[in-house]
Amino acid sequence: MTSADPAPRLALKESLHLERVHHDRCRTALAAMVDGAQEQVVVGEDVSASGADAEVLGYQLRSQAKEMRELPDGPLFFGKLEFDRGDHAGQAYHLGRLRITEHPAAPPLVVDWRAPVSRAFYQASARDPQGVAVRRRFGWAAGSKGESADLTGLEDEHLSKGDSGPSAIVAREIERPRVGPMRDIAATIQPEQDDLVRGDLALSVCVQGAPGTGKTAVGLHRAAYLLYTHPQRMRRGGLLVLGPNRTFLSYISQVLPALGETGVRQSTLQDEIARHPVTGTDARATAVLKHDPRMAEVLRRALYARATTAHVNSLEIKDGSYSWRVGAGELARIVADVREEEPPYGTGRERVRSRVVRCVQLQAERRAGPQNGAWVQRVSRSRVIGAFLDAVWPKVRPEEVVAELLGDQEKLAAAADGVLDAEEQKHLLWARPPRSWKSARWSAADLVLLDEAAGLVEHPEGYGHLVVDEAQDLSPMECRAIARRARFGSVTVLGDLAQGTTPWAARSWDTVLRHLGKPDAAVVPLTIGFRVPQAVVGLANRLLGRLDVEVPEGRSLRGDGELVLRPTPPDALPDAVVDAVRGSLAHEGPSGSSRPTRRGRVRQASTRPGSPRGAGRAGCAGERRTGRCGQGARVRPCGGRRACRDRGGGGTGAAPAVCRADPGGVAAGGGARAAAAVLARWRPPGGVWPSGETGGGRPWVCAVAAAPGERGGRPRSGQACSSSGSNCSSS
Ligand SMILES: Nc1ncnc2c1ncn2[C@@H]1O[C@H](COP(=O)(O)OP(=O)(O)OP(=O)(O)O)[C@@H](O)[C@H]1O
Repeated sequence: MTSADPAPRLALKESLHLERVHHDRCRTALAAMVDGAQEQVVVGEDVSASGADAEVLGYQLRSQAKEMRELPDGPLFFGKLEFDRGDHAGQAYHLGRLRITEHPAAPPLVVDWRAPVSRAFYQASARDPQGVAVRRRFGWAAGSKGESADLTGLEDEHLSKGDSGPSAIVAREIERPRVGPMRDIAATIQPEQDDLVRGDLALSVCVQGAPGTGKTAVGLHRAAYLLYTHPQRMRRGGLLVLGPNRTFLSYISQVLPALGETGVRQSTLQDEIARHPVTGTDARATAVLKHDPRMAEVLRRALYARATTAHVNSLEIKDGSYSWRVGAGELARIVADVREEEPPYGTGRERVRSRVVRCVQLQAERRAGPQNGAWVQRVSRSRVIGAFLDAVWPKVRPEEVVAELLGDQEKLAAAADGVLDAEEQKHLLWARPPRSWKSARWSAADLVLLDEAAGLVEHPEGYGHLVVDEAQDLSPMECRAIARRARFGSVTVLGDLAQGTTPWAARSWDTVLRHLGKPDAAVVPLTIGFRVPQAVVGLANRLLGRLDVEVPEGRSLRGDGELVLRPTPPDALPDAVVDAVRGSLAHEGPSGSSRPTRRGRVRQASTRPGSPRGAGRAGCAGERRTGRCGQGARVRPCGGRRACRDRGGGGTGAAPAVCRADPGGVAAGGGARAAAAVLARWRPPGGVWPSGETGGGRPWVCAVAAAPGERGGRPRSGQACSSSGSNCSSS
């Protein structure tokens, strides 16, 4: 709200003053809430209806007090709604990340952004004001040391008068250089994002989003929304956020706490299924096979081959002066029936036991009258029945099943008959089988098999809701591992089919959703990018044609950035990369490069005297953010594109990273897919992405650079800093 006319300026000054006063009042109220939460812990410790109650209450109060104490400093509200129609006519509400009140019964000074009334802030428009007369957004400047944030501006849209336009405050937030870990977007959630965030808990949804369209942000805000809206069910069922790797998790780790939600489990699938440390490796073809969904059937057969009626003899159970007999035919029928019912293997064993006991009980009751629970217990645990179960339905560990399959050609042949061909079976077999599963060296892919086997024996504990990020990279077997944990819950699946990097990357969401056990989940596109400049999105869109996936094109809200492609002969690739990195150092912001071949040569070239130096290790991320990890550090490939997702990069003076687009991770279609994925990852300010071969086999290097602009100012236009060529023409 700026104007040369003194009257509006005075009105603005007055409004700012009143809002600052309100903010001070909120601060005081929040301080009292923090003290109150702490006090409740003390009082709660004296409340002792029962030991267990006191413990639960104590835990809840302590957690609440801790959450309150740890709330990040910052503006306490970011928006305001004044209603002139509908249920809230005549009311005004400030909106923030946390509900603030001076007294539990008093109207709140700030309403939580997740409350139903807040929805209009994100959804109302001049065409559909939803009862809102004025939507106000606040602009804040970070407070200097020890001081709280300063209110510097406000922006009003008079929706009921048809006045609604692009918001400068929102635009500034979107174009802000990304520095440090990911931040929440509660103040600027867009309507299509809000629809996803506030989706029904019972509904699973799959978000197909172009690069930087806020998929991760949406997933995390949805998690926060569900925790707020269904606290009991979420506490009972649990909520799990799954990310692709720990670097990524640390990048997103601040978002939920900033929204007042601590204690949410954020993990990787690898960590969730890690029954053993990974000490073995697989050849690529073997790993691919182990991630193939046919392995589920092979494992199922291998496990159930143990449940057999081949050697069933009749049973005789002594019971005091009585002796009960169950015939072989009856026993075989029981085992066959239970097998047909397909319960988890462990449950199946108990089901067989209880049906045999039931047979005995019927006989006993015919002869000796009703039998009590103690009698049933005693017969159930009798040695004879135990020995029978060990013969027809033996206890088994998942490790035994997998080790037997990978170590015993005959057993594998029996289980894989008609499912895997002879060549595939050969790929699976261990070259030197261990003496026992206890000394097996498990590979990462073996852990997926172990989890499948464990899930066949016993269903794992599930979650009420799972947020699954980068889902396009999941294999069918990994999807099954997630499905087992989401049997009674819902999922939010986030990804981009055009950004797949694993050999088993998905090409259709239908397949992923089927393996996740949620075939009916809606697939919703997000196409407006907030991070990747339009120049890069444009190139990624052009590369889409080379991928065998159907996804909508993206478009970016960021106009900064520039892209230049220059031909580079294969031999000159390492030097071109070095030049690109060198060029990028002339600009502010982090850089990255990607090339699928000859890592050693590039490393050599990049680290020789006089070459630009930098760091791409995840461990260096913090330094890069603060710009301390600049010239002088080594250029270090960081082993895997996804591990390179240092999305926090972007401050001034940061150094380049050399990241590798793993050629092994590129499925058919090759370089184009990798290039699209890598480019899609690119985030301003500044970047260099030389890459390898296109699908057509011609080498090329492409480079992009964008300058971050002054802090808080308009982004400067970017500069190209390297060469590229091939079938990608200059944009
Ligand atoms: N509504 C929004 N307002 C402001 N910033 C936003 C908004 N939505 C997303 N962003 C920002 O855009 C950037 C990209 O978001 P995010 O990482 O969630 O996208 P993504 O689609 O998951 O990216 P990728 O394609 O790399 O997986 C982040 O810095 C995020 O904070």
